[in-house]
Amino acid sequence: TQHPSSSSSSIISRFQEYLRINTAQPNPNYYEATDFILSQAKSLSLEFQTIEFVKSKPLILLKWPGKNPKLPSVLLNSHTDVVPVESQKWVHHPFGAHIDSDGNIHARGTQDMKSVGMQYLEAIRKLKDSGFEPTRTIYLSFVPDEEIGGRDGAEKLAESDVFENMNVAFVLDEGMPSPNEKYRAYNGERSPMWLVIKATGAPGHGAKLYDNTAMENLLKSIESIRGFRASQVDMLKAGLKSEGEVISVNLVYLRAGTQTPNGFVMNLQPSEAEAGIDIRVPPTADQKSLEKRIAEEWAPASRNMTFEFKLKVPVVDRYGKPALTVADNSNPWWVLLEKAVYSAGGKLGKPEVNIGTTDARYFRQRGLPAIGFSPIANTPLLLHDHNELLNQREYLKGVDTYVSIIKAYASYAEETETQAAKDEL
Ligand code: MET
Ligand SMILES: [Zn+2]
Ligand SMILES: [Zn+2]
Repeated sequence: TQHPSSSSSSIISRFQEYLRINTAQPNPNYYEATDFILSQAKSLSLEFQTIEFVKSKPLILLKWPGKNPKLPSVLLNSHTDVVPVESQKWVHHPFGAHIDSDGNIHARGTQDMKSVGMQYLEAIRKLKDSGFEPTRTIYLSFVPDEEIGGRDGAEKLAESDVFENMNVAFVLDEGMPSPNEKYRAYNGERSPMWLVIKATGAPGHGAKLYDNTAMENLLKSIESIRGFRASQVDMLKAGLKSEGEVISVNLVYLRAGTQTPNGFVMNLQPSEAEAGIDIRVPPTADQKSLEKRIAEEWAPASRNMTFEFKLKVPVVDRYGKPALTVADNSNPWWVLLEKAVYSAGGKLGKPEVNIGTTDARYFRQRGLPAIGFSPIANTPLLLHDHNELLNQREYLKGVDTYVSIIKAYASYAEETETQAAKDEL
């Protein structure tokens, strides 16, 4: 038997192997992914366990024990699922991991986020090869279901006794690719509020003009919502705020009408009409006042409207503070990250608020510091898009960036302030 090597070609082959496992929602092949990750863990002599907080949704937890087990640990998180694909719209098969003549690896998950999960492991392989031994324990979690909300994955882990016993001081999770040479890092993210508003009204003849129809009631809301959306777009376009600092409001579906096997009825005004809206709220936004606006302007009972949230994540953590990780010189984890990226020859941008949502929120909710970071620079943003890709050189550079980061984190021997604050509670 051959010892798995850290040659560039082996590193790329292992990445391709992970990419070829179809873990697309809504039917991710979690067990195949689990077998693969466990085989990697065994070849690295890491401690491992698989936990099914929810049946058929395995979560893999790996441990690289530190020499000083009393020191709080660092958790490197990644999710194993990916978003669905429209195969026929891809140039190369989305689960083929084809490498083109420019060295671009084509597959769903190359950016979001099988790259990151594998790069953690490859970095550990390189560190082990070099004889490095961690002072502080490093955990790796490979979690299911991030793309559908993470309730059966990262949230279960964050709330578990297993997690409590891991004594985690800091979490690293996914970020976003950067189109330029500077990596991006996220110290917070916008909270999703997935809103469904429903209008009812008097049905009637399609030729009759009368008040209080379901359609009119819903359209008045939509006018109001679009006005609010425009105010946010204006701030963005004027350069007053960044994308992570405004509230995004996007209509994602509309449903109304009376359907028959022959199509919609054309001369009947429906008694019900409904809209779905994806809202994302920055950590410092006034979520209460937005909820008030929804109840009073977007779905007022006085206009025969009701509303419900399919998902509503609070912008504050369990202590009532905005769920933002301090990302300046007062947070040693941030300082270590900056230094490690630079010493690996990379550049790091200013901390930002992620416009999307990641599992990091479940750890920030607990009051833990968490940074979103994917070592992907000089790459077009193709996450959730057709033809998602990552260049193999960029991927290999990312592995070396994690070598630097993990080495710094695993060597860091101070008790952190966060830990001290936690002990006081
Ligand atoms: N990461 C995905 C998104 O930002 C799913 C998160 S679940 C709210 O849309
Ligand atoms: Zn992701
Ligand atoms: Zn995603």
